Amino acid sequence: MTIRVGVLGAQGRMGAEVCRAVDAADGMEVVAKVDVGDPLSDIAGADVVVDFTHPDVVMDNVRYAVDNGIHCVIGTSGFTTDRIDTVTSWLSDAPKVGVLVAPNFAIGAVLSMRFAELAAKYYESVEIIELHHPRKADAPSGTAAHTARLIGAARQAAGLGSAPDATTHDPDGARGALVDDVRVHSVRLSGLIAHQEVLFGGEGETLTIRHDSLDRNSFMPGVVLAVRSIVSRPGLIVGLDKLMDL
Ligand SMILES: NC(=O)C1=CN([C@@H]2O[C@H](COP(=O)(O)OP(=O)(O)OC[C@H]3O[C@@H](n4cnc5c(N)ncnc54)[C@H](OP(=O)(O)O)[C@@H]3O)[C@@H](O)[C@H]2O)C=CC1
Ligand SMILES: O=C(O)C1=N[C@H](C(=O)O)C[C@H](O)C1
Repeated sequence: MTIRVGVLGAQGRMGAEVCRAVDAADGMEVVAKVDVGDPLSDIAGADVVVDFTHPDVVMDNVRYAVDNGIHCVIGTSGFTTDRIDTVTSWLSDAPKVGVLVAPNFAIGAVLSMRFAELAAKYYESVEIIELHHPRKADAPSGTAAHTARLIGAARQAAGLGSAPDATTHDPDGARGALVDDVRVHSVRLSGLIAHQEVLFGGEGETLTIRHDSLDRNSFMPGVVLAVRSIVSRPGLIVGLDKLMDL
């Protein structure tokens, strides 16, 4: 059976790439391309929607899809814990529907988040630097927020307190944002696509875990895997790692 895919944000940087990747993949085809101004009902004939739109609109899109029995693959950033809880509650009324939310679909990014989670309990200091193209709407990136959450949970489980930091005067916010007690610094620079460094520091050593997406095609194998998988995985999945043999 061919999986019918609706793409939300189809004219965007990611959406356009997704349309190409889905049409090139075996066993799936794009049946709807929806962008600003198009009615959401255009996705009515789809088995799966793939959403790469904007944090301000993605929840309405997911709601519509879940209410209409359409599985969702969500790449759009901005998925806080509250949003995850909200989607979970919607799914309790739609037990056959699957929703996958992935902060990052690039294989190396998924691996680097796992590596950071593993390393977290061994180092007293940790900071995240995420670097993106300047047309990105949100900061910090969804990937950085998710990485911070994983690190924060691992540090807490290991009984680690806050990282050492003598700063008492920072009127301009130079020390970055605190996400789950982890400092996150957001760089926006022409020429970049999507990059992240997680820096760990301990006694006489540092460890840097870096990932670079040099082209948006780096996200496509993950998106195609998610579309293929979600049709037989009801419920909510957070993170592409759950579909990989990690
Ligand atoms: N999980 C992952 O691996 C990745 C996630 N992302 C995330 O995906 C999202 C999109 O990124 P990107 O493609 O670079 O952004 P773009 O701005 O290039 O694309 C978003 C598209 O969605 C459109 N759009 C806005 N609102 C709606 C709506 N209500 N219905 C349908 N379409 C809409 C926009 O139109 P308009 O421009 O007119 O507003 C635009 O065409 C971001 O949140 C980004 O962080 C990006 C890369 C990888
Ligand atoms: O906007 C982007 O480009 C990206 N957004 C996602 C994020 O916020 O983490 C994933 C990737 O970093 C690219």
